[in-house]
Amino acid sequence: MTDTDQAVIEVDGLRRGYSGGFEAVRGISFSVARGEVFALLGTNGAGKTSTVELLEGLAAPSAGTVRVFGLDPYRQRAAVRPRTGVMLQEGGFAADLTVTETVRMWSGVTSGARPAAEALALVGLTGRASVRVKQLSGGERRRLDLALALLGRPEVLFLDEPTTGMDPEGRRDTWELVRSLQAQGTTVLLTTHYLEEAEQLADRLAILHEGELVLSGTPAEVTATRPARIRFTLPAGVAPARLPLSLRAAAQGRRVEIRTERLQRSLAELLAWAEASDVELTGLDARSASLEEAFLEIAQQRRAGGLGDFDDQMAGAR
Ligand SMILES: Nc1ncnc2c1ncn2[C@@H]1O[C@H](COP(=O)(O)OP(=O)(O)OP(=O)(O)O)[C@@H](O)[C@H]1O
Repeated sequence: MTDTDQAVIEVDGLRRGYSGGFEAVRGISFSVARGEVFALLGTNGAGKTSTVELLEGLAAPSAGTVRVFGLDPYRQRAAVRPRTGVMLQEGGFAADLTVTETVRMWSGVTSGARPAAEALALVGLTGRASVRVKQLSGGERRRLDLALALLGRPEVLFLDEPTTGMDPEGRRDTWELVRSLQAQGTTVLLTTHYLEEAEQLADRLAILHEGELVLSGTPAEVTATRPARIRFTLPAGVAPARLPLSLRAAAQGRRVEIRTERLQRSLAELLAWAEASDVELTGLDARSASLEEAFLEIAQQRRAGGLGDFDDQMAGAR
């Protein structure tokens, strides 16, 4: 194993039950290599935060193991915590402190902290340094949360829904920041409800559903499990039945949609047929499945209890 392949986070058969008997995390396993950005996705209540809290050492698992840098983040918290940065879903700030005062307060308990001005510049809060926390917008609070998570120059960064409440510009800035941290060697584990965020940032991702890991892989591996789509409209007088047999698909009037596992081949066949038949395809649109389509399909099929084929397809990608 090279240094970059080294698993910095290792999760094996992890379970978390809450008092009252509810089990929020039901035996999940995954690992994150040094320098990787890994995204945990899932519907509300899927168990993302419950999992991240175990990785952060805020609670002990009820079964299974978590290792961060090869250490137990709960029992060996004093060794693990200084090397990690944590951005929780709800940062507990003192409302009357200014932004700079908040950062300085945290610097006092962070070893090797960056200067406050540097941390604020990283997250684009320099202009708000003397504003009181209670006057910040929701998105600005998230930026402040992120600044605090970055204070100790962490090797591993846990980001729980980092861009929730941010405007599109704030989100793009945060993505840029995550990319530049990664370029400097930081390992990032994030949860998000924004599939575009996972698509943009994650080297690999895992989808949780009701406490179980339904699938994991690179964004391309995950979307490759769903069929691509070709859409177009046939000219008046050309019936969909004239399409080559292999391309016949759902048609509504002259509007045709073909779903295919082999986009390049189907498209080539379609274009060759159109050329040979002198048919003009209007509104031609061909694209691979998006992560959003894959995700929604998983959530819906799981709810309907019919994910057998999908599980089979993904067995190799896990
Ligand atoms: N302290 C607790 N006691 C009992 N059940 C809890 C507790 N905390 C969370 N849960 C339950 O565990 C499940 C998983 O919650 P968790 O917050 O981990 O999900 P999540 O994937 O982060 O959801 P979201 O996307 O809504 O943030 C939910 O059903 C939740 O109600």
